[in-house]
Amino acid sequence: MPDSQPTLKAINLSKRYGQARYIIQDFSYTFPRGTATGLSGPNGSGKTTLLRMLTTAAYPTTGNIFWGDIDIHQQPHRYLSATGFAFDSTELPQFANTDELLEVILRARGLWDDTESPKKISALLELLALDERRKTLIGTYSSGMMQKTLLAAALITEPPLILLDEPFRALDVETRTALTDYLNHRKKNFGDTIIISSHLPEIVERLCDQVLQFPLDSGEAESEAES
Ligand SMILES: Nc1ncnc2c1ncn2[C@@H]1O[C@H](COP(=O)(O)OP(=O)(O)OP(=O)(O)O)[C@@H](O)[C@H]1O
Repeated sequence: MPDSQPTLKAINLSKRYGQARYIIQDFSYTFPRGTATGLSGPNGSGKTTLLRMLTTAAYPTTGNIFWGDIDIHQQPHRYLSATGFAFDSTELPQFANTDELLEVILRARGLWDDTESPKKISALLELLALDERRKTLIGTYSSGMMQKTLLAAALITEPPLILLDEPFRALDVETRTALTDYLNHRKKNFGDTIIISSHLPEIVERLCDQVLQFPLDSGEAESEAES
């Protein structure tokens, strides 16, 4: 497993929206590299809020998140170039197809290769069972196909940090299994750090090495990280 990837750390993280109660309070945690961390807990307990802070879409009320020595909210571009994330709420371009979208992402990151990239796109779309519809406009996709496209967009750059909010919800059983196997392969062989919220216990069990139970208990999370 490569040892060169930075580690993601939350330090004394707290979050409240406006003057409402704290959803996350004084949370410190080191996400171990080469593992998947599950975020589990009831609706409204703060899983998406933590993920949104980890993607820099939301700011902590207090505290910091570090990727190696980078404070992610201070240097979001450097951090986000190493990150792949898929959230239900992400808007996809309606008048492009998946092939075009993935090519744009690879080109924008400076990762396009005329020979290798089309093969990489084909392999990922085959894994997600989206190959047949790759030339069809995204605006005509079903919700499951949209979900697959979001996942493909998150994973095509093979990022060392993968953040997924309920990625399995709209997927059929075969694709859930293929995606779980793929993520297990990434973390074991490439040392990827994966953080994933899911209400599906069987997925959490097959994929996650540790689970953060929401609402978060800051003291417990800290001692778990240190053990
Ligand atoms: N932008 C916002 N403004 C105000 N309150 C918010 C905002 N986003 C989330 N909240 C509140 O923060 C709390 C945590 O929400 P969050 O979406 O993080 O929960 P969750 O654990 O991901 O829930 P679910 O399992 O339903 O996806 C909820 O009470 C929610 O209403």
